[in-house]
Amino acid sequence: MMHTHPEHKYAPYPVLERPQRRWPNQVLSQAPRWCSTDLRDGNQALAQPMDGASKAEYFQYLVEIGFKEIEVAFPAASSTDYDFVRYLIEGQHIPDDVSIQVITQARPELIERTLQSLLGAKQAIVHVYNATAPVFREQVFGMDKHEVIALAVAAVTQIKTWCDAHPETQWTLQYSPETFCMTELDFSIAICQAVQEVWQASAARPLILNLPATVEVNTPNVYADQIEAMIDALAIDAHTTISLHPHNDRGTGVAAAELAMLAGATRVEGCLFGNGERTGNVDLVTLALNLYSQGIHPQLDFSNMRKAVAMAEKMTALPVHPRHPYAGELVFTAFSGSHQDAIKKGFAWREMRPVNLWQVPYLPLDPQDVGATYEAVIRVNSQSGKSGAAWILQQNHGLILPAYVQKHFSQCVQAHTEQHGQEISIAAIWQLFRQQYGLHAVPTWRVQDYVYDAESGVLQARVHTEHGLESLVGKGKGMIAAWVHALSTWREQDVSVLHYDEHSLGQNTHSQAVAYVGCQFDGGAPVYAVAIEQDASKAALQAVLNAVVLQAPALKAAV
Ligand SMILES: CC(=O)SCCNC(=O)CCNC(=O)[C@H](O)C(C)(C)COP(=O)(O)OP(=O)(O)OC[C@H]1O[C@@H](n2cnc3c(N)ncnc32)[C@H](O)[C@@H]1OP(=O)(O)O
Ligand SMILES: CC(C)C(=O)C(=O)O
Repeated sequence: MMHTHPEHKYAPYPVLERPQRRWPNQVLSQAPRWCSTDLRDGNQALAQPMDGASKAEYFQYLVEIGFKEIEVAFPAASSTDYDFVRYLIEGQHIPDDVSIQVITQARPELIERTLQSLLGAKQAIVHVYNATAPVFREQVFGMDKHEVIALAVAAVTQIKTWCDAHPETQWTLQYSPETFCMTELDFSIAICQAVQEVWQASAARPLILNLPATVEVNTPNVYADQIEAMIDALAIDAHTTISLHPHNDRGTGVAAAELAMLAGATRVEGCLFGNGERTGNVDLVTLALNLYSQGIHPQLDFSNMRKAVAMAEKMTALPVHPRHPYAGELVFTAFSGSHQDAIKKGFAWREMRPVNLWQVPYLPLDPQDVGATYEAVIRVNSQSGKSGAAWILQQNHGLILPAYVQKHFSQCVQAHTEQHGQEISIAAIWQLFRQQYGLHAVPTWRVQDYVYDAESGVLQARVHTEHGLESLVGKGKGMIAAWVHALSTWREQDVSVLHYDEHSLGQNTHSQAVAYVGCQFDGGAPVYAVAIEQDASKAALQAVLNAVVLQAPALKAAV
C-alpha cells in the first residue's frame, strides 16, 4: 500500500551545490564513443541468458551497425561467457577496429580467470568494478572507505601486473565505481584518483573511468552535475575517458545521458532498446537517433530498424514496445484527425518545394531514414478526420481527392469506424470508397462510346445498361453540359453538376484519368461519384453516369 506520508519512508538523494555548473550552456555537437553492453549487462538481466551461438550472432550484428567497443562477457561468471571470449579471439572474429570488453568484480580469483580469457587478444578493455555508495560499503561489503579504496587499488594493481606480463595485447583499463550516482562526490573522486595513480594512463594503456548511475535515483541534472564535478576534480588527460553507464529506474536514462554528455562525458555504455537490469540500461537507439534528428551523425546505422528490432527481440525474448522512440510500430503513425491533416499538408508542402531540411508536422524524423514506409504514417479510426482516408487513397491509389469528396468520404468512414468500433484497414477504405462512389470494375451502366462535336456542342453517346445499349444525345456549351442535357432528357430528371474535378493517375503514356463529380438530381442533396477511365473525357462522362446510378435507389441496390 502506498504511504500517505512517503517522506517517513523515502528521503531524497542529495544534490550538489554547484552554482558554477557550465553544462546547461552547452550543446551536443558530436556522437560519443558508444559501448554496447547488450552481451553483458543486457544479457545478465535475461531470464534465459544468451548461449554462445546467440552471442556470436548478436556480436556480428552489433559490429555491422557500427559499434567499435562491445562488452562481450563476464568471463568469470559462466563457461558460456568464458568460452565465448575464447571463440571470438581464437576464431579471429573481432575486426581490427573493434575492441572487446570484459567485466569482473574486484576479486583476485575472478580477475585472474577474466584475464586468462583474454589471452591472445589484439586489444581488450578490462573492466573492473566495485560498489562505492554508503549503503553498499556498509551492507554489502562491511568495509570502510579506506578498505573500499584498497579493494580497487589491489584489483587494478593485479590487472596492471598481468598486462605488463602480456604486452602482445593492447590493454585498456576500465574502472567503474559502481553506484557512483549514490556515492559522496569526494569519495568518488578519491577512489578514481587512486585508480589513476596505479594505472598511469598513457597512449599505450588508456584508462576509462566509467561513472554509472547503477540505480537511477535522481533527476538527470544531478547526474550531469556529478559528471561535471568529476571532470573538474580529476586530471583528465588525452588518455583518460569519462564514460557514462546510465540505468533507467526513473525513466530518465536517456535524458541523464544527454545532460551528462553536455557535462563533458565522451563515452556512453548502454543497450539496444534499453535492455538491462530492472528498467534497463540507457537505450542507445534512442540516444543515437536523438543525435541524428538534430543533424549529428551518430556513427551507428539504424537504416534497417525492423532488423534491429527483430534481432533484439530474438536475442532477449522481450518485445520492443509499439511506442518505443524511433523503433516502435506506432511511432510514426497518426490516428487523430488534426495530426493527419497537418502531416498530409506537410508532405504536400515538401512536394511543392525543393526543401532539403526535414520539417514535417508531428514527424521528428523521416520514417524512411530508418527503413519505415510512409504507409504506416496515417491510420484511420473513429478519431480520424478527412485527411486520414484521403492520404491513404493518395498513397495507395494515387487519388488526390478534392475537398468536397474528402469531406463526404470522411463521413462515410466515420460511420463505418463507429459502427465497427475499430481501425479501418487500407483495403477496407478502398472497398468503401469504390462502393460509395460507384467505382466498380464493370460499372452498372457503362459509357460504351461517345462523340462530341465541340463546334456544334452536340454529344452522342451509347450507354450499356441491363437492357442493352441506349443511345443518348445532348447539346450544351462544353461536353459535360451536353452530357447533363442528354441524361436529363433520357432520365426525365433535372440533372446538374455542382462539382467536377479530374487528374491523371500515373505519369506514363498509359496513365489513366480519374474524375470526381458532385451532381444534383431534381434539386435534391448532392450525390458524389468517381470514375477511372483511359482518358479524362470518358472518366467525366462515366463519373456523372455513376452519380445517376447512385441516386436511383433501385439501380444502386442492383450494384
Ligand atoms: C551493476 C552490475 O551490473 S555489476 C555486474 C553484475 N553481474 C553479475 O553479477 C553477473 C555475473 N555474476 C556471477 O555469475 C556471479 O556473481 C559470480 C560468479 C561472478 C560470483 O559469484 P559469487 O562468488 O557467488 O559471488 P557474488 O557475486 O554473489 O558476490 C558475493 C561476494 O562478492 C563480493 N563482491 C560483490 N561484488 C564485488 C565487487 N565488485 N568487487 C569485489 N567483491 C565483490 C560481495 O561482497 C560478496 O562477498 P562475501 O562473500 O565476502 O560476502
Ligand atoms: C558495473 C557497472 C558499470 C554496472 O553495470 C552498473 O553500475 O550498472
